[in-house]
Amino acid sequence: MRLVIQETSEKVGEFIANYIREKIVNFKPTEEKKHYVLGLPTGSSPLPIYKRLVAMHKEGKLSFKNVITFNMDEYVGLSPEHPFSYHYFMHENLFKYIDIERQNIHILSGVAADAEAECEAYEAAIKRAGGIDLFLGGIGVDGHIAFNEPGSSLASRTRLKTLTRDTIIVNSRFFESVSQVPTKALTVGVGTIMDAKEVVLIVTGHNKAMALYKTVEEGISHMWTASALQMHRHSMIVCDEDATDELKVKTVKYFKDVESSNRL
Ligand SMILES: N[C@@H]1[C@@H](O)[C@H](O)[C@@H](COP(=O)(O)O)O[C@@H]1O
Repeated sequence: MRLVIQETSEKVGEFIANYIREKIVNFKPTEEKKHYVLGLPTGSSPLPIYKRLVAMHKEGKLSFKNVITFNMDEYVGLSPEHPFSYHYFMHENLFKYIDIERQNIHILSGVAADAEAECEAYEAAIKRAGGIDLFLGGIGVDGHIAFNEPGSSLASRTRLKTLTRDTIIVNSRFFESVSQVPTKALTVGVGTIMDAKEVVLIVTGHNKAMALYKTVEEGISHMWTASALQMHRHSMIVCDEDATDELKVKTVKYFKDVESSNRL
């Protein structure tokens, strides 16, 4: 696992946006040949990244023409037009500003009549796209990745999940009241994320410090589902200084040393 520590959340955004741009540009995706397949999260953590990706696109430095995206999750019961749905979030913060083809955007439907069939079709669509090249993710304060709440199987696939009370309360900041937050979501599984060729996790802010500590320094546990990344062959966590508050000084020094020797 690579751990990159940046001073601020803005710098984390800059680092990851540059990283993604480089990946897409070097891949040279073409319509005939192959698309670059990105997994994407919602939440406040990816916002600085999306802002920069949009800016790069506006400056003509990045095209999404041959990029396919799969979002991590969606609330059950919210239609794509609902202002608190993840469909709406993605459209408002990224998709409406870039040149991605409508048919290349994939987001689970929170209003599917048959949730199980919706999840199975999502897994099949990922397979058809050739798998995910880079899955970008955020993390919950309880260490969840996508909506894989504590206790989720680390081998899980896309499915319906009941949200914990903690997640409902934390996510209520995007709604008008706690009672408006849906209690269920459709989410890719930990196994779905682990199948990606590469996983990049954004961890910013002091409120994520315990989750980062559990993910990096403690053992793999279904109670902190992001810790499964310890078993991934190509995972990178990019965090800010605030998020390192619970890490050992020795751990922080080590990963900083590794990064500075990488730059030599
Ligand atoms: N399902 C999402 C996760 O994918 C996200 O990582 C997490 C953290 O969100 P934020 O970045 O706003 O802290 O929130 C939600 O629960």
